[in-house]
Amino acid sequence: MGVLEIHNLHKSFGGTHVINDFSLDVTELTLCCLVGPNGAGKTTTMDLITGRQKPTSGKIVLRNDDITGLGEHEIAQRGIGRKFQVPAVFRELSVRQNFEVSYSQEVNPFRNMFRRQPAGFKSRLDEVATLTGLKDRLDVEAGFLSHGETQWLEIGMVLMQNPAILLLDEPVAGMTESEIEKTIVFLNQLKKNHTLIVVEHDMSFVREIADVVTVMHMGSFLAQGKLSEIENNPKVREVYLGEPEI
Ligand SMILES: Nc1ncnc2c1ncn2[C@@H]1O[C@H](COP(=O)(O)OP(=O)(O)OP(=O)(O)O)[C@@H](O)[C@H]1O
Repeated sequence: MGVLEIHNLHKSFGGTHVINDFSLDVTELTLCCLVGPNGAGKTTTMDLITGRQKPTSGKIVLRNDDITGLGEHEIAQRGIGRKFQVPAVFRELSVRQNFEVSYSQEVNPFRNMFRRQPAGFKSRLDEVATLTGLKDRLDVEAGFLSHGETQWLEIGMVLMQNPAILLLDEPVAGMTESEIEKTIVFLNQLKKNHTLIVVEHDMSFVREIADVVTVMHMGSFLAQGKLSEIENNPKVREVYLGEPEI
């Protein structure tokens, strides 16, 4: 039984079926990469898991808890955190203040700044700042961070809430080679304590991080396995036909 179970998920917009009977079991403390050609339905699946979109039918279960159709905020509170491709940090606040805002879930960052630090904040901050490699950058304004550091900050902000599952949309898009290398180390570290689902196109990155790869095609489940199995799967090769390699 997985920490997250998706059963026979369907989503249609108007008359168009975008997600078609998609099922998936995500095992605790694994990193699952969700791949597939453009338009396969990866982002929509992430939207359905996090409550950004409501499924037309099907069921989503988080640790025996049916979360199907709940609102985005409620699903986040139950332990599913998401980092989007475009960073959404408070650029005028320091790295530390950004972490603080996400820890307390106070929506007004300025109200937060004048309150006493919530219990447990310091140890969580220490843990997350070390994990994200931002320990020496805590007093820097977020607007001055590099692109890679900004992405790590945002992942760290989601981690401050200690989610059971962390969803990442193309986490290394736009990063330099050395930033990608650091992210590989960081994610491999992270999966010791967290379950992750990562939407990713870059197969060389997938190779370095994935425990399991799930391939979607036209809104449906196509294949699942280790990357080496996926790469040799004839059905997968067929949908990626025209691309030199997956
Ligand atoms: N709000 C919407 N209304 C209508 N169609 C939509 C909507 N959102 C997504 N789609 C369609 O659903 C299909 C799946 O889109 P989705 O963005 O989930 O794919 P994806 O696998 O994430 O693609 P990419 O890799 O290009 O980001 C596409 O054909 C897209 O045009």
